[in-house]
Amino acid sequence: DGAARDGFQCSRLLPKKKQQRPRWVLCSLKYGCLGVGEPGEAGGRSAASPVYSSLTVSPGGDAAVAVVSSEQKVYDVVVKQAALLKRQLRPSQQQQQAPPAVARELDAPRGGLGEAYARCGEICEEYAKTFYLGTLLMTEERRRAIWAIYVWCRRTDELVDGPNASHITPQALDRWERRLEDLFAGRPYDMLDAALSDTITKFPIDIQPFKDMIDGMRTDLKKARYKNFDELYMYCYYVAGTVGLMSVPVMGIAPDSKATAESVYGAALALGLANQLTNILRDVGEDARRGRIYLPQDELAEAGLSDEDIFKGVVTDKWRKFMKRQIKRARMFFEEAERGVTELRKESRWPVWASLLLYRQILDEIEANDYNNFTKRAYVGKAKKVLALPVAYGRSLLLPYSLRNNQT
Ligand SMILES: CC(C)=CCC/C(C)=C/CC/C(C)=C/CC/C(C)=C/[C@@H]1[C@@H](COP(=O)(O)OP(=O)(O)O)[C@]1(C)CC/C=C(\C)CC/C=C(\C)CCC=C(C)C
Repeated sequence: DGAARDGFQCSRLLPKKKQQRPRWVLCSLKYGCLGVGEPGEAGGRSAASPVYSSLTVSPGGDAAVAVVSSEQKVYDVVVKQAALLKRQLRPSQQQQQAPPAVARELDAPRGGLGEAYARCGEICEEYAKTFYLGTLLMTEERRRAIWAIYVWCRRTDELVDGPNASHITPQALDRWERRLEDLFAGRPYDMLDAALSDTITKFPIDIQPFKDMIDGMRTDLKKARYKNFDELYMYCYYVAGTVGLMSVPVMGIAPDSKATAESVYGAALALGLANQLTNILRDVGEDARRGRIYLPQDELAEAGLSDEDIFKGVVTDKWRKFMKRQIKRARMFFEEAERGVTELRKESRWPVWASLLLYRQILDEIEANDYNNFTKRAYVGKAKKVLALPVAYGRSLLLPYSLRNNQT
């Protein structure tokens, strides 16, 4: 298999020796086109002017059209995912009459699927301790499924970000995609794939977000600049919004929730976007040292900044102002996500709250570092991390937002 030849085994991850239209669409349109100012500010929100009418007065007419199509593309995926969840069906092309041969073998009492999932759990624990801790609250089936998804995402990310990244070609990603299709058809290539192959027989998970993540990695191979927020939005959807969409069918919507599936998926998408935007803001210096700038070029230019300024990495007032705007936008996506978290099943909320609170604190740390994300890595200390866990737990006990004050 070409995947193995290309180093897809991701040796760091394989068995260790030891080691109406929903609100969210309008909302992100608003982030994209209108800037993130307060009502009344230039480029800010105006309670009196709906987003669509604002689109028509947006200075870059073309950009506005582009934003609509980007959002539309993502929105279509969200609607499809939501419909699948509502029907609690697997997509027909994924339905299998009998468990796949490899899965049957793996289901053997010793070794088998149990071991495959356990390996996924170990990897999740090693790379994402907080997520892992949070997943321990979930039912066993859900927890194992999240681990399997995590591992597939991590391996995909490693292709372009890991030690063998410089050898990865578009053809290699094509082979990784064929392998994905195989595992969705019940023909997993290795034990980690087998765990995911089993997971998709248990939850109404669609292949689209997985394919989209691979597409995002393709973009990452050839693109080192993002013209505007629309392009960056699309990239963030591919690499992180997709994770939210993959996770919802496993986490499940609370049985008593009155929210629409679309709105919950919208929130999951928003959390992925918020996390990725935060990740980008934290890693500006590190990315620049690799020749990459994941910041909207038009907004940099508006702030009087150039690529050279990013490479020089000097914190100036212009930079602070630019960063404030970016941080504000990321926080708006977190806010958008918050209400959706309350609509998840009770036992799934804690890890999501934990990840939301912890990741959002990175933004506070960037501010505390006086916006020096060139040479200082914003880091949430252990004490703050530990403190976030009971706070997250407390929030996970709250009533779904849709049940409060008859909100839907
Ligand atoms: C419990 C929980 C949060 C489950 C999700 C677990 C999961 C499947 C994670 C996969 C993460 C992953 C490896 C993605 C690959 C692409 C990538 C690297 C994205 C970046 C993540 C952080 O990466 P990294 O490990 O490099 O970060 P550090 O350097 O260690 O800080 C991302 C920033 C994206 C992560 C995106 C999510 C976790 C999506 C969150 C959304 C949900 C779980 C949906 C929740 C549902 C509602 C309704 C809000």
